[in-house]
Amino acid sequence: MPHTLLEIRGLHQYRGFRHVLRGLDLTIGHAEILGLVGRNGSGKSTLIKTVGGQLAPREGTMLLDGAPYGPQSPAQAREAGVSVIEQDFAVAPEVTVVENMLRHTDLAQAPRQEQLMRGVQVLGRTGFDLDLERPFGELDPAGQALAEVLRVQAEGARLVIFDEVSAVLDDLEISQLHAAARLLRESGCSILHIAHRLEEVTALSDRVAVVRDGVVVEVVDADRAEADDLVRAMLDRGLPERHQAQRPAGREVLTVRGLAADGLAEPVDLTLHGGQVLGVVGLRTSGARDLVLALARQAEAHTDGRVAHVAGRSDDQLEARQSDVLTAGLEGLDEHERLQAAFVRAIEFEMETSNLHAPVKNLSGGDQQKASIASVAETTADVVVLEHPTRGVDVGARTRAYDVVDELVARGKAVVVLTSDLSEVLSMCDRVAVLHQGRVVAVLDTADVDEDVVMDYALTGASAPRRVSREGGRRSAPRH
Ligand SMILES: Nc1ncnc2c1ncn2[C@@H]1O[C@H](COP(=O)(O)OP(=O)(O)OP(=O)(O)O)[C@@H](O)[C@H]1O
Repeated sequence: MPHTLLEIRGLHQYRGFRHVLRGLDLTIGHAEILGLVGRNGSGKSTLIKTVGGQLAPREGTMLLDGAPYGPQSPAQAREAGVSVIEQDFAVAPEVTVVENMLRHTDLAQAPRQEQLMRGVQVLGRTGFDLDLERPFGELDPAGQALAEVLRVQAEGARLVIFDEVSAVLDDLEISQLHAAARLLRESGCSILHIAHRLEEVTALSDRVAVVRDGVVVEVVDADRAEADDLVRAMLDRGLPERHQAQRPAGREVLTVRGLAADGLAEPVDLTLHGGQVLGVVGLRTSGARDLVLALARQAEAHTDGRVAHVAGRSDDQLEARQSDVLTAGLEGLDEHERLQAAFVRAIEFEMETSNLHAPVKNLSGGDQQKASIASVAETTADVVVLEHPTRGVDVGARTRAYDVVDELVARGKAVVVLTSDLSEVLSMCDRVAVLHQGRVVAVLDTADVDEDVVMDYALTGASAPRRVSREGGRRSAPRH
């Protein structure tokens, strides 16, 4: 490992009464990208908040370049050279790229021309294709991530923390983020990269650290890291093998002809069958999400509103009690029975169970997402539409999310899943509709294709010629 930049020894941290970090040790080298993985609730965000100055360290030592480090605020952390790029970025939409870049520097209040001059300098070092005067809200998430990389550069960061930044990006956008991260590393900056998709973490990182129950249990070189070993270290067990039977198409639950929507270049014909899962994939500008929203609206109109649509965590859900969300759809329960049922569900999903009366927002990010998946498990709807159901969910609980989908289709429901995770499409869906530039360019049986074929359609609108194995198609490796 290169010369140490940050050294953490015996770090303890609490959230409320909860003892989350329990003597955590970690070192990050100069110009090193360190991946950090761990199951939901293992303490990753708590660690980031402590290193980034949002939570004052309770016990333990941190040294930055050999000097004692214990920031009492994010501003103090930045002053010492530690900047955080937050999940979902937390930047007001009207703020321009250059204003965002300089918002924590002494040019924050400077005249526009002065800001632009500095902005051009920083931008010039990166070669990013970004308009400095564009409002943040008009950028796609990859552009927003790059704008945030410019900000940490302008702040002169020595250590940048990526807090699940890649979670909202599609595969093409992730490659842009990785290029930006490598550029930061070349300029001497270190990165702590937190993410759940193990192949993405190992592709970018030099080493990968695994957190379990508030301590680092393993650190491995990324090029020697095996997904199965990382999973075992994270969960303290392996993953069950998942065998997906080909599900026969059930009754036609919804047939749409000439479905139009903003974002779709031509009308779409599609049939949703009960007992099957349809995946919808495509790059951000492909119209994939527009199609899914239009399908949800059509389903609403044609099934007497019997549609369950889960689109991430809503504000209402975040404020609701965990026990109510976990038992949504279960009727006729008294208070005690509801709590019991919620407890069982939380255990099934390997969620935190210490205070089911508390609002969902008190859970870790991944546990919040699990709660929203759990909220449709008992739905009486005919059509279930899930947008990015496993975003931020750890590999162990993902299996449970797939089980929920299996149970829904076993009950005859038609499930539509929008996801940017191609291997998940293959392991979860029976058919996949691939969109490219506003058109459905293919509807494929997932049994006949592999990730490369789906990616070809998504990127180019067509499938590149390739050799097909005798068995008639190759499925990708099991999903981690
Ligand atoms: N505001 C809060 N109040 C009470 N407990 C909290 C709060 N935030 C987090 N916790 C608890 O602290 C523990 C660690 O949470 P943390 O957010 O650090 O996990 P994580 O590893 O980042 O999870 P994820 O992968 O889901 O983001 C969890 O058990 C969580 O329920």
